This record gives sequence, C-alpha cells and structure tokens, in this order.
Amino acid sequence: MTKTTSLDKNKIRILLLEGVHQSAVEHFKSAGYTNIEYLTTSLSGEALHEKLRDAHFVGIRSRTQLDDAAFEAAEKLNAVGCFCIGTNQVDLTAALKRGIPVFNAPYSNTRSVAELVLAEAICLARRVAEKNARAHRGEWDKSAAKSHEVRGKTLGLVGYGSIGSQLSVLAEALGMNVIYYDIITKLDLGNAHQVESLDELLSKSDIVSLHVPETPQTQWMIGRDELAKMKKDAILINASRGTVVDIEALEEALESGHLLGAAVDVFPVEPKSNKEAFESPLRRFDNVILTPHIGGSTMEAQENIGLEVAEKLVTYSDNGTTLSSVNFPEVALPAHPDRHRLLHIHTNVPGVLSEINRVLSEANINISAQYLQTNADVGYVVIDVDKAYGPKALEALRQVPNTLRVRVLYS
Ligand SMILES: NC(=O)c1ccc[n+]([C@@H]2O[C@H](COP(=O)([O-])OP(=O)(O)OC[C@H]3O[C@@H](n4cnc5c(N)ncnc54)[C@H](O)[C@@H]3O)[C@@H](O)[C@H]2O)c1
Ligand SMILES: O=C(O)[C@H](O)COP(=O)(O)O
Repeated sequence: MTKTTSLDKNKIRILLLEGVHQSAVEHFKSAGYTNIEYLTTSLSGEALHEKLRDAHFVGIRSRTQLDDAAFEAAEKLNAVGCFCIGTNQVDLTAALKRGIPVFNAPYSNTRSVAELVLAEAICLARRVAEKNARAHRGEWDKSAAKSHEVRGKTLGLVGYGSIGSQLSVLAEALGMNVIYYDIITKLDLGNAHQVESLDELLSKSDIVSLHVPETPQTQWMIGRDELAKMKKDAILINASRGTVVDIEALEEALESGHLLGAAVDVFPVEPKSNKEAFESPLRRFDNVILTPHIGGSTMEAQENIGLEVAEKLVTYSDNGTTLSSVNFPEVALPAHPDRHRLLHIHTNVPGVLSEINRVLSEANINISAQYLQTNADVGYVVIDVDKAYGPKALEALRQVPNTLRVRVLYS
C-alpha cells in the first residue's frame, strides 16, 4: 500500500521507549517536535502494537523487539531510532520493505563498554568478585592463590570492531598482550595482532572477551567445545549479546573449575524492566560478575546517544537525509530553501526512475534537484520542486507503480 505523509511538526508523533536519555527529548523539542510520548519500559505484543499504530517515529533500546508484526501494526511509521549500538532487536528487512530507515548510535557507548570490560578483567584476575562476596558474608580470605596482575597476560578479543579495538588500546596501555579473531582482516592497533582462527585465540588467551554482534554465525559461538579449548584458569567476559554464549556450557565450565571466573553483562533472556526478577543459573557462582546489561549505561554514553539518534531522526524528518542508516540507501542532502522536497521510496525494480520522471514531466512539473540512491531491494529518490508544485507532484508520484511510500517536506 502506498503511504503518504505530510504533516505539521506538532502532529508528528514520537514514541520513545526504554527510558532513552532526556537529551533526546530536548533535541526533538528544540527542533519543534513536541508530540512526544515517553515511556521508561520496553513494550511487547499488543501493548507495543497499540502504541505503534499512531507513531511516526519510534525510539527504542536493546530490549524492544520490532518484528514484522510490529511493523505491520505501525502504519504511519517513518523511521526507527535504536538508541544503542545493536540493531539485532529490529527486523531490518521488514522495515526496509516498508520503506522505513533504521538509525542507531554506532560509537557513543564504545568507550563505556571497553572500560567496564577492562575493570572486570582486572577484578576477575585478582579474584575480587569471590573475595568481595566472601567478605560480605563475614569471611576473611587473605591469600595470593590464583591472583594475578593483568600485565603480561594475553587478552583475546573475539570481534575487533569499535569496542574490541578500543579495548585493545586500553589493555596494551596496561602492559597486556592483545590478540584478536575477526571474520574481516583488520588493521592491528599498537602491537595487537589478528589470529587465524577462534580455536587459536581460545587456546592462547588468559582472558577472552567477546565483542561480536548477534548474527546467525555468532549464535552460541561459545559452547562446550570452545570453553574446553580455553586455558585452564582462563577468564571469559561477555558484554556482546546473550545468545553468543551457551550459558549451560558456561555453568559446567565454572562448576568443574576449568575457568577461573567470568563476567556476563548480557543474557539469552533479560528482564523487560527493572521490576522483573533476574533469573540465571550463574547467580550461584561467587567468581562470576553479573551485571544487568549495563555495558553502555553511563551518563556520558546515554546523553551522547540520546542526542546522536534524535539528531538523525530529526534530520531525516526535516530534510530526508538517511546518512548512516543501517538498512536503507544512504543519501546526504543539502537544505531545500524555497523548495518543496518529495521523498519517494520504492521497490528497486527496473523502470521506476524513468516512470517518476515521466509522470512529473506529464504534469508539467519542473525538477530543481534530484538525488537517487538504491540498495538491492529499495530505491530512494529525492526530488526538489518549486513550492507551487508540491501537492501536484505528490499526487503524481503516488501513482507510480512499485511505490512504497511518498512524503513531502515543506520548506
Ligand atoms: N553490553 C552492552 O551494553 C553493549 C553495548 C554496546 C554494544 N554491545 C554489543 O557489542 C557488539 C559489538 O559492538 P561494536 O561497536 O564493537 O560493533 P562493530 O560492528 O564495530 O564490531 C563487531 C566486529 O565483530 C566482527 N564479527 C562479526 N561477526 C563475527 C564472527 N562471526 N566472528 C568474528 N568476528 C565477527 C565484525 O567483523 C566486527 O569487526 C554490538 O553488536 C552489540 O551487540 C553491547
Ligand atoms: O547495543 C547496545 O548499545 C547495548 O547493548 C546497550 O543497549 P541498551 O541501550 O539497551 O543498554
């Protein structure tokens, strides 16, 4: 179905879930968007669909699942903002085929995750988690047994993207040796070096830290066999996604004493809000640091993310720019003073651009500027026309076969 959107800013409804930082709300308001619904929790099922029905823009974090059914319910949705790095919670194809770009904040919490992991690495190497738990129970466990400096130890990073590489630099500053495994050939930072296989990384590292996205390839990437390949008394840290590690296998490796300890920030199933109880078979281990998915939860990161993603949504809404969208053809657009701008999103099949130009020419509409970008599935054409032609051009574009969505942005 062809969708047309052309609204005053105060009628554009923005739904923000999961307590995104107030910097986002402030940015929307300063850009003239005042129709904002702000919720601190995530939503699912019918409650989510109900809220999405009227929303033009939605902002979420890692917990809200936007699947095909959610997009089907979101009839008016123009764009999604993930106020985080991960976008695995969004069905990006379902969004794309409806002409909906998805944005995220790819770097704003990188440093926060890297600092947390480094702190955990030191705490686990010194057995602080266990000693702290014991001290809380009134036990005095003063001993150097199995407590080590991290200096001179090998940190193995699985995934050498933004977080892995930032961690690499910080760890080297502490005198650690860094090796990493990645499916892409990467530029080594400092003295770090890439190894050929995951097995090689597991067998050589004193501390293994995971920094891969959730994909079919990374699902249950660390299971019984992989844990067995880790050195005796090694440490595992997972601040990536809960589906990367088989928790039962990790439980066994801890139970048997094969691992010295672990830190886990992300879980296959996580509570939807702070009011829900947290269940995990790892809760019984003193030598495991469990954190409630707080890798990116610092004031600094959240404020930056709020601003960054709100800016991307406002820019798309005001100007049509899709730069840095994770699923959509990327177009960087100049301002369009004294012109109406038409955004035409269509299924990428042959002939759509010529049909667009034909209908505009037949309607005697002069094009001031035109921009086009496509990916394999979707084409995005942006057309600036004289103000007098806005409504007429909109009507003409709606008739073009394979149109997914048309919007007009008034200047
Ligand atoms: N705990 C948290 O709060 C938190 C915060 C931010 C990010 N994260 C998670 O961390 C992940 C990594 O973040 P990033 O910013 O470093 O992402 P990134 O995209 O910059 O880096 C990911 C790296 O993993 C590599 N990779 C992908 N699949 C792989 C595989 N099968 N084997 C080996 N390497 C593989 C990629 O090539 C890339 O270099 C995010 O996708 C997100 O899920 C968690
Ligand atoms: O992908 C991310 O950036 C992290 O997992 C953080 O997610 P959050 O915003 O839900 O804390």
